[in-house]
Amino acid sequence: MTNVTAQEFQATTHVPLRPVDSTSAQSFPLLRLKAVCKSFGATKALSDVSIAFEAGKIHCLLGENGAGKSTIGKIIGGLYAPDIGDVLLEGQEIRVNSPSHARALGIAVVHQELSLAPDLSVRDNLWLGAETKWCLSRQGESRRAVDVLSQLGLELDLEKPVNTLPVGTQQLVEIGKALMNAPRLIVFDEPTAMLGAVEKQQLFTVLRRLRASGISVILVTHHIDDVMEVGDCVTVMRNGRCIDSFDLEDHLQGADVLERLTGQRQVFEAAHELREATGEILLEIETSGADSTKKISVRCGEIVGLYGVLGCGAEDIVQGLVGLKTFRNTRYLLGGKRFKPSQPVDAMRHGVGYLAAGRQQNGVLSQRSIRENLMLTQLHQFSVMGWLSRTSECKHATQQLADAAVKYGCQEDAIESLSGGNQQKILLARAMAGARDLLVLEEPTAGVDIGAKQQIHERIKAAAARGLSVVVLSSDLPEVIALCDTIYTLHQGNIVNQYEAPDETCQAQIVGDVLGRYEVQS
Ligand SMILES: Nc1ncnc2c1ncn2[C@@H]1O[C@H](COP(=O)(O)OP(=O)(O)OP(=O)(O)O)[C@@H](O)[C@H]1O
Repeated sequence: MTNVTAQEFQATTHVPLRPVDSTSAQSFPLLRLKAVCKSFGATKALSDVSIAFEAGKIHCLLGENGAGKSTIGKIIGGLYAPDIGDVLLEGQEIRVNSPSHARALGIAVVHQELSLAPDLSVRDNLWLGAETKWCLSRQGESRRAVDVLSQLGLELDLEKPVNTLPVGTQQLVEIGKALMNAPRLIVFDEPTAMLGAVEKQQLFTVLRRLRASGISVILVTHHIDDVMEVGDCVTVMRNGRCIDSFDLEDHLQGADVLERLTGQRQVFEAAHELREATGEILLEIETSGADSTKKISVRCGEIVGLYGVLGCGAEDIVQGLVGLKTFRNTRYLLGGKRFKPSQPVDAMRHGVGYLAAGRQQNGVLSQRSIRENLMLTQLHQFSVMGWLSRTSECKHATQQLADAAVKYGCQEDAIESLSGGNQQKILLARAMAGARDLLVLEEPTAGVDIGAKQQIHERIKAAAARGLSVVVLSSDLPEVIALCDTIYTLHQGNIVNQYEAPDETCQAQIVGDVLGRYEVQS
């Protein structure tokens, strides 16, 4: 991606950007929340929250799942109105009535859940909500769309429907949508949750460029590395309250920030335990390339990671394995027998549990309850002569929700009433419950907080210790290293290397592999 100066960036946007040192920006923060409260029924999502967001700063919001971070983004973005308290834009009290009102005020929000229209093209998605009163030619529309995509380091076919793109690319298109209206403030709600290392760096370059142009960025994230890399200041939230707010001075380390977040010196995940996977081979995946055939083997009790950048082919391998697609050049053997599921339910019947990336599009049934979402794939277990035993179903649901440490009020509440991280825990619990022999996980900890992430890793490791085979596809390299017994790296559809019992010392070579700077291991 080329480096673009603040002036060049400004030139690509329709509205002139406010310079960082304008008089009004000096006397007032760009946006201020003053004593804001917001409740949903009995749940107090925000209690007396006051925060100032300065122009030209990247302000990170940290906090555990359900702390209230997204609710702040939704109030700023006009989706919710505060019950009590004020929102001030450059010192003027405002009521943001709707997302379009927010856009008119120069506020954009990139929500955790993608808001793309799946069947529309990349260009139409970018322009959806960014329409101008001026008549723009198709060419003009395309030029602007290409400009915005190039700011994200993307070169895409504008006519392609977005549902044909990998989820990570869709997330970048979603960010492109926010840039279309040349906003003064952008809220990014966990934008890196599904981005690989390379795409993440592209995003950080964009964030730095936005900051240099005087734009305020609010970054909601669970990744301390993200905070340390691009953040200027941090607000820590807990149970709907701001408990700390501070500048990220140079001397602060990630561990110091974690300590202020959790209230204790964080114990980093235990070093990878060297476990020799000695079980029988359960799954074999053979991919034939132009001049060779490569094989991935997964033993009983082994956790195998597939790692690469977007479009590396790992997603295709997984989709073939769970019956979402068929590929001529990939063959699967499960328990020694040819395995070619025609659809996910077929894979499920063979004991394959699957967690898909893209919680909103591929995971939750948003209009259904917590119980229904969790038990969706398990109902056959509670059916007696065609009748469903609701008592038994509820009992199991209670147990599984407790095991997954989900924070919820009542099983019959809509899943949408839960925070993103808690929804993710439910989807993971559902996949684990359906996995008799094999568990296939895409982005297992997207959006979950630091403590919960560690718990999820422990649960996956415990399931493997009981003999379950696990295939993990994650864009979070430290996660793949911490979790997996074996990692296969992929580049442009080819399996490049295999790492047994990987540790941090492999990191540089793994990154080299996935960027195409690899030497095949002997
Ligand atoms: N529409 C809603 N209806 C009912 N409760 C809600 C709704 N939206 C949020 N909540 C509740 O408000 C609280 C704060 O949720 P919020 O989504 O802001 O948390 P968060 O800090 O963003 O969490 P996460 O990191 O998991 O995304 C949670 O208890 C959540 O269940």
